[in-house]
Amino acid sequence: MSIKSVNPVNGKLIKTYSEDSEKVIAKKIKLGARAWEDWQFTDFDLKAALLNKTAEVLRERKKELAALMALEMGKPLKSGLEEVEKCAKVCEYYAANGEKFLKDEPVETEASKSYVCFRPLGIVLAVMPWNFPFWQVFRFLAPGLMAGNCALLKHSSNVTGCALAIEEVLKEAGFPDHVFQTLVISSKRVNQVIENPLVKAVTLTGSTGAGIQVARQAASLLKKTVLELGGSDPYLVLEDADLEYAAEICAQSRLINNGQSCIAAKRFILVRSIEKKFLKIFKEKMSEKKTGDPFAPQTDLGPMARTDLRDELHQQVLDNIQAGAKCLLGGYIPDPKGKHAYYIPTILTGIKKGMPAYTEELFGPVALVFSAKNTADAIRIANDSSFGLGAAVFSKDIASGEKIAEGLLNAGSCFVNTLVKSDPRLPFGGINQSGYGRELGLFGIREFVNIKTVYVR
Ligand SMILES: O=CCCCC(=O)O
Repeated sequence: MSIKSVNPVNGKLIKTYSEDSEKVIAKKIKLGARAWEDWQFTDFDLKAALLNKTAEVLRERKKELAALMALEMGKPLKSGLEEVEKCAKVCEYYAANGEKFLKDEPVETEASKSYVCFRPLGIVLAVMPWNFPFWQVFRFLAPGLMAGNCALLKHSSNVTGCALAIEEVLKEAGFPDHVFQTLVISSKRVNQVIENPLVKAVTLTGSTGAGIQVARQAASLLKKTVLELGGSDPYLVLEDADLEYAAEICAQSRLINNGQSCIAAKRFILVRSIEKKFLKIFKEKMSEKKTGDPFAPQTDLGPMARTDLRDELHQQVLDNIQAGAKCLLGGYIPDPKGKHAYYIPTILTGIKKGMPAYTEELFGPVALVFSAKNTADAIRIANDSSFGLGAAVFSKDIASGEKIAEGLLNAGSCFVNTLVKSDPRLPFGGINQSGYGRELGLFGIREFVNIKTVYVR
């Protein structure tokens, strides 16, 4: 079997990779387990130095890595450069804080000494998506390695070049052989990796369907999982919001990575009294972004990552129009006979219960607009979802915005007057169909460790 990497700008084949055989997979797992025998005892200073060196290598190679993303999944160069920088930052963050986060915690008991320590688990399999080909990996990898785990990466097939580049970066930074390895395999072979007894845990970022499949198998083997899945983040624009600002942030968030982000704003819940005014500005902001060649410096939006994903999105748009939604902007494929994966930023208004978009995630540059009678109704609509990744509320009354974010919105990350974003210092993850477990911050590094009690009589 071979794995193909295809340029979404023109449909041209970039490279074909041959898939790792069963034997190669088993060998890589064995080598990872062998590497872990030493890696688990490697002291924090050395691990930190290696992560700091990784940050250096990432920065040195950032242009080449951003170009690889542009080629394989259409991310504009300037966004790719930002992504590589964020990876460097997360490496530095855990280099600086990992030891402190995993320091022994004494607990007073009747023992002469009792404490909690945090020991690594072994090999963790990371199943990662194509949308942030470097960041999604480093978000798990920096804390994972600092905690003393080894990692195997099963990346999305369309970004195999990026996956192999990550392996090279770590090698160049001086990580011991096999502490991190890329598996060149299709999704069908993931179960073979999970069932290997040397693989102790799995982290997956991807769709809810993929998460359920992996979690089901891992659970049957009692292996720990962290799942960062889909989302349909609501952005609530209340009566007293600064509309110009809110519209700017809403458009920015909807179009992050050409709309292909789990935490992009997807549902815009507008209090009726400001709806018309907000939509006028929002439409302008959504139209302003420049779509084009991902290699051109002025491009804000490249193509979507694959034509099948673009076609699926377009079908969702058509289905919702058919169900009664109004198309305020876009809603079509430019040059539909071409071999590209471009899609025009789109706004659908009048989304109501019963329409597909009321419940589905739209993973691309399509904004869904909901009308709410008042603040309470906006909160009700926001929470009427199976997802629970992020949410944002816009209001000039910051105290009330905070109250809504903290107590009333059901999601893993709730932001006031700004867009939902991940930050190495803050835990990141969802509830309900958006997954479980946390990445980043203190909570992230403690997911894949044995929280061990030591008791000395
Ligand atoms: O699809 C998920 C995107 C997450 C991006 C982030 O961690 O900022």
